[in-house]
Amino acid sequence: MSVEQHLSRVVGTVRPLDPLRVATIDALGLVLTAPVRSAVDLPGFDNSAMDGYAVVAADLAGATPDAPVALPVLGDIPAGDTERHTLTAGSCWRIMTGAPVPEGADAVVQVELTDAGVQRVQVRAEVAVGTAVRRAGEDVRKGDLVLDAGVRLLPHHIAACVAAGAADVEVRPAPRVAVITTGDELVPVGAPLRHGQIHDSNGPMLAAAVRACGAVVASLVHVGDRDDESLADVVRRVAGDADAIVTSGGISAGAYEPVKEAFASGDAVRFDSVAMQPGKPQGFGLVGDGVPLFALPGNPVSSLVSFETFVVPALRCMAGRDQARVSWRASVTRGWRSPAGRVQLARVLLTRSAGGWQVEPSGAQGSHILGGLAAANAIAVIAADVDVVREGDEVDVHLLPGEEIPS
Ligand SMILES: Nc1nc2c(c(=O)[nH]1)N[C@H]1C(S)=C(S)[C@@H](COP(=O)(O)OP(=O)(O)OC[C@H]3O[C@@H](n4cnc5c(N)ncnc54)[C@H](O)[C@@H]3O)O[C@H]1N2
Ligand code: MOO
Repeated sequence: MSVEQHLSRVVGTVRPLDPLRVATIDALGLVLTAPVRSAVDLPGFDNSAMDGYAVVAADLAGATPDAPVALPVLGDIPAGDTERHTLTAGSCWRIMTGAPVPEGADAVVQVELTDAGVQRVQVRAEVAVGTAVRRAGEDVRKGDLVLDAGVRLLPHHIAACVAAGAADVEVRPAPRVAVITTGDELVPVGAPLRHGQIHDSNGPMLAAAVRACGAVVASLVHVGDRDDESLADVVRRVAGDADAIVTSGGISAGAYEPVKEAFASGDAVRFDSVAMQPGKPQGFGLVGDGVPLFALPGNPVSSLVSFETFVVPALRCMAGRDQARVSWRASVTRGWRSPAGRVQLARVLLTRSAGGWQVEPSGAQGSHILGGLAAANAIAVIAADVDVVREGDEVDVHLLPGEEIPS
């Protein structure tokens, strides 16, 4: 099976999650499923754009530094003052930025153009009608569309929603993902290692990968062969509050393959050999009430590459996000070998130089080479019919989950 065939089976099976209303402050990164209309005018009232004095502009006609106009100050209007004040011609109010402009005032003269008087103020300049007044509704009118369905909410969108009075919004929720690692050799980090044991690095790695793509870790569990609760029971249990399940390990050709064995009898989860390196063994199907289960290979590099190739597109689909992945053409500065007949997803270091984008392998390409994985920031996709990547070749690259564009 090709990478494209397996991927299209995955994205053809998963569905966008049902919309949910969530508090706007919790909606970062989520996609709106309904438009947001403003419940209020923005600004909600005429207010001052400057610290200064609310005036009738005509009262300042002819004011200059040499011939200032003096006005009595009726009082202060700070921001947050909820009284309705009135200005009578020939006087003024001292006013602060964001405070409501009093009835009858048609301009604000900023404090720098005055002697900053408290009882009485000397104004050294004329102002035009409307100066430094932010008009009610000039930004958004009550009922106006603020954001349309489909927008993915970022901090600036959240500001607009909240200002418009939307305490909650209708969105596709962040997918909840249960991560299950298998293998009797695994012990949690921090625990001493006996001969033959290793730290369970896939659990924390996959949990981090889930978070890096905006999804939520619903649970993170390790299941050993001798545990009281069987893998099938754990899957059933975690499926109850997960939108997807990701397992690691136990799916190849050995005598102890707990994930494969747990699903061998039914046809819910299918195990395939995908023509890619790393990531050849893959399992995928629906369990419980239709929760997609991704059975990823246990080799750490294989696990991460499989996650980013198949799970990320599925989680994006569930979250209502498009599938676009930014990729670059980069020039190879040091060549490497690629397995014939399988698409290679090579771990590379992508850099930018005056000559453009460049890549080199970040280390050996074995599926257990975590040091080389940690030194990589990108994946180069090498076609199945290529067995040697040579210096000077142009290759397609994309960033690893959460990586930023190199400067
Ligand atoms: N006879 C064959 N053997 C293998 C084949 C094959 O086709 N025929 N395929 C190889 C390939 S390719 C891969 S990839 C692996 C996949 O194996 P599993 O998915 O069954 O994974 P495990 O055997 O459980 O583990 C493989 C490897 O990864 C280490 N591992 C597992 N889980 C973790 C974890 N949570 N944290 C860190 N490291 C982990 C595990 O110790 C093994 O070294 O199979 C090949 N074999
Ligand atoms: O296909 Mo395995 O994922 O190469 O090591």
